[in-house]
Amino acid sequence: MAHSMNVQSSYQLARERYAAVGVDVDHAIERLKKIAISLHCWQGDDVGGFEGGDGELGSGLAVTGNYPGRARSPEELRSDLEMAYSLIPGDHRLNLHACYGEFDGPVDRNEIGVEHFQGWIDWGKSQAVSLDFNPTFFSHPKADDGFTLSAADAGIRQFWIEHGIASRKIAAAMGKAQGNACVNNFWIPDGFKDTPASRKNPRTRLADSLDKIFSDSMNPAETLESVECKLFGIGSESYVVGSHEFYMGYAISRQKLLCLDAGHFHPTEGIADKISSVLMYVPELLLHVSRGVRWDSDHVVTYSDELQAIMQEIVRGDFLGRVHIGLDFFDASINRVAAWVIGTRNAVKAMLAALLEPTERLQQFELEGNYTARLAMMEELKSMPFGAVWDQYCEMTDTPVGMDWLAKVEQYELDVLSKR
Ligand SMILES: C[C@H](O)[C@H](O)[C@@H](O)C(=O)CO
Ligand SMILES: [Mn+2]
Repeated sequence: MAHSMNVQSSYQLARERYAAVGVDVDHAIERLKKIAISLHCWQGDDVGGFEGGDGELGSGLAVTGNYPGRARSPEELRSDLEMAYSLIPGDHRLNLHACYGEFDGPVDRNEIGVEHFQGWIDWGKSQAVSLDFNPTFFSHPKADDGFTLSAADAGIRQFWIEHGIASRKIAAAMGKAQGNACVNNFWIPDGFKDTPASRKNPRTRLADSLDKIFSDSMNPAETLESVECKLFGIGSESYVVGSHEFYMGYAISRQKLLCLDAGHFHPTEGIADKISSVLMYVPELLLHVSRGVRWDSDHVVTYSDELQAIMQEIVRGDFLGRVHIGLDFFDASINRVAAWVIGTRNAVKAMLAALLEPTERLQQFELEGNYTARLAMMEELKSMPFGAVWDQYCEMTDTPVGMDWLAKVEQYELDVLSKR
């Protein structure tokens, strides 16, 4: 009770402070409530999936750590997700990979259908969690040579084209069932460890395969399709077929969504500055909010300058209706449910901070050429009582304030995760 009274009184003081700089805190909170972050299913089980194979991760991806409690079945993953959602303020989405389907026996990737995801669709409905989707072009014998949609072998290409087409149908069914578009994101690992003799040929084949996959148009109210670039992966250090320039051109020319993953560029290159540029030419964007440490290491998202810059760019550019925010990290060295909670709470928190900026006032200073006032205000904003608004948001959405969520995860670890 005392806790709650402190939250309330701090919030009232914070409201006044923000009002004094022209910010309507209640309005910011109303906007925040409508922003759904897509939690990635693969944090819960180290990108293993439920296809029943050896679950070995390849294709330039790597998860480190062996913290106990990895989800081993759809039921366990759903239970862990429900725990995570209960500790994150707001209503959020789930980003599902094709390898997380529910299969009675061996079903190859080109044979997957909506029936394998009905359990997820039903669960999403029961939890009011909308789904996003991804075809899985990795951890499969037909990807072991490092190439899928751009493979020189026509048979391999055809197999993966069929997988891409199957994934579109599943994504559309998900979107139809949930009444809002399911974002279907295409990432492929294709690339060379060493210097290619032809950089052109695989890219020509990739464009052709993608065109075959996307040859039918889909209802955008049901599914939106995005393509994700990458700079390099383990084993594809010298050349990645789906580079930034490749997919930027592809997305613009085919009017697809571009996916910008924060870990897929040079280590000091951020994605925040790319948002307003890319949105000049593509209809919408998907973000994979991640944190690279020295490389695309997919660390849990922290409340970093880069994270704040991403959210600021979305708000300052008035892009909330055109940017889909997904997360992409996998850390097996800490409690996996806590990883989701920490990363997602940070993403929501950074969005709240961005919504608490007096954007119009800052942009007016800029128009007037008053860069002194612009800088002065940006700096003062950094020490505004933002934490009090965040605490109030947690309380009003029935989620734990401050560190209180951790005790719940620790209890869940004791009761559930440690018994796996
Ligand atoms: C598992 C995901 O599809 C994957 O992380 C992809 O989005 C990616 O970022 C690969 O590096
Ligand atoms: Mn990604």
